[in-house]
Amino acid sequence: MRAVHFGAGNIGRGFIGLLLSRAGYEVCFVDVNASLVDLLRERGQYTVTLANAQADAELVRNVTAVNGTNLEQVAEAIAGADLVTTAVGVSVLKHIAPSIAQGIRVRLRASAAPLPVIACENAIGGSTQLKEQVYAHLTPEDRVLADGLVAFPDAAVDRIVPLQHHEDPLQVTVEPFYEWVVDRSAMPSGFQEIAGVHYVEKLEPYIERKLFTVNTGHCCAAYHGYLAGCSTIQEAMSSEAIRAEVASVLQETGAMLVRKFGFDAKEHETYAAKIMDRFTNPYIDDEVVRVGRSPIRKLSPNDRLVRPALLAHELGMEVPHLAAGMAAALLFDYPEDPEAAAIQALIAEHGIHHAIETYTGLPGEHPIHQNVYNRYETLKLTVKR
Ligand SMILES: NC(=O)C1=CN([C@@H]2O[C@H](COP(=O)(O)OP(=O)(O)OC[C@H]3O[C@@H](n4cnc5c(N)ncnc54)[C@H](O)[C@@H]3O)[C@@H](O)[C@H]2O)C=CC1
Ligand SMILES: O=P(O)(O)OC[C@H]1O[C@](O)(CO)[C@@H](O)[C@@H]1O
Repeated sequence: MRAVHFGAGNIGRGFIGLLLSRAGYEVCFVDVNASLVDLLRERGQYTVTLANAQADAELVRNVTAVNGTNLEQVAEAIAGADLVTTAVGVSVLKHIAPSIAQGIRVRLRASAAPLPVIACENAIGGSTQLKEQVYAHLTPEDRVLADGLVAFPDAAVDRIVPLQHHEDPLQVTVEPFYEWVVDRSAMPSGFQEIAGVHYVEKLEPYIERKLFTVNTGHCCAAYHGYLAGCSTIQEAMSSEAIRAEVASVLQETGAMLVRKFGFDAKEHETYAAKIMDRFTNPYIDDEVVRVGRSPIRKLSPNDRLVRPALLAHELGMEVPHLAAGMAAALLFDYPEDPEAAAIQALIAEHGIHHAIETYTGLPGEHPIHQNVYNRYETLKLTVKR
């Protein structure tokens, strides 16, 4: 079995590539980082180390790579694949869509076998978004053919993989926990299930629970940690005030999730507590600027801060801590992150109300907008850098 995986980065190598290889796939990574591609081709294997006391290691074999700029080779790989996956970042999906479309065009004429394409990104409906972008590059005739053969099941992926600092550029250290959930209802019939993947009939509760607990809590720890002068999530979580703030955020999203999906409140509490422990894993040094990266994406209406706040608001719940998380994101003045720099430039030019409205979509008269503004003004006075 052959899989083509876009993005040989932290999640690509440390999670998706590892699971696919374990499940018996030959994994062909597609990446635009030429040195990474050359090394993967040359060695055909790499090591994944667990962030635990024993530093358990596993050799991932049977891998190769092609450069994403070589459209012909990418198309050829897709034409012969049983599965396509991605972990490039949701904003990069539009850049890989043309080559996936070209691969699908070749494949539609070469094989009648069904092809699942699964985006493993931190987003609601990642594969659905990818499908729209890929279909924009197909003719109406090819779209009809693709409707019959190519499926885009949405997925939720959960494993913390920090930035890597190893002598060996292919080695990747990952937290022990992982969960890959895929919408079975969108998988092509007869597809052989991938070992290690949890298939569900309805993905929404899983993706929202994961995004609004792991990712909401994590980015709040990152933004508050950054403002307090911390460099890692572990350092931020060792501050009682930040830990309490993150726990309060998770109480707000948890109350909403329990109401919306009917989760058992006690079980959800256990789920959230486990996530708090994952944030404090002492064998990981996870930089706050990685976890807080791309604040415009994270502040967008369908992402981890605004969406759970709006869902809670619709249910009549107050969200002061989510509002504080949004305010902290707006204060994430990290010049090396282009989105953070753009936020600061917009605030400087047009003011904070304009920025809240632009990035969160919350109009000035919305109570959450007012709450974010109030928190922003208070938090601004506490910034330690
Ligand atoms: N790191 C983590 O703990 C987790 C990350 N994710 C999600 O996984 C995705 C990837 O994240 P990371 O692995 O952390 O990022 P990363 O930056 O380590 O990896 C992304 C890879 O994509 C490659 N890439 C960029 N543009 C490309 C293109 N046009 N064609 C092919 N490859 C391209 C990059 O060269 C890089 O190797 C993101 O959506 C992220 O939200 C999800 C769960 C956990
Ligand atoms: O990858 P993103 O969406 O920028 O956000 C980083 C998040 O992804 C994770 O790496 C894993 O879900 C978390 O560590 C963090 O919450």
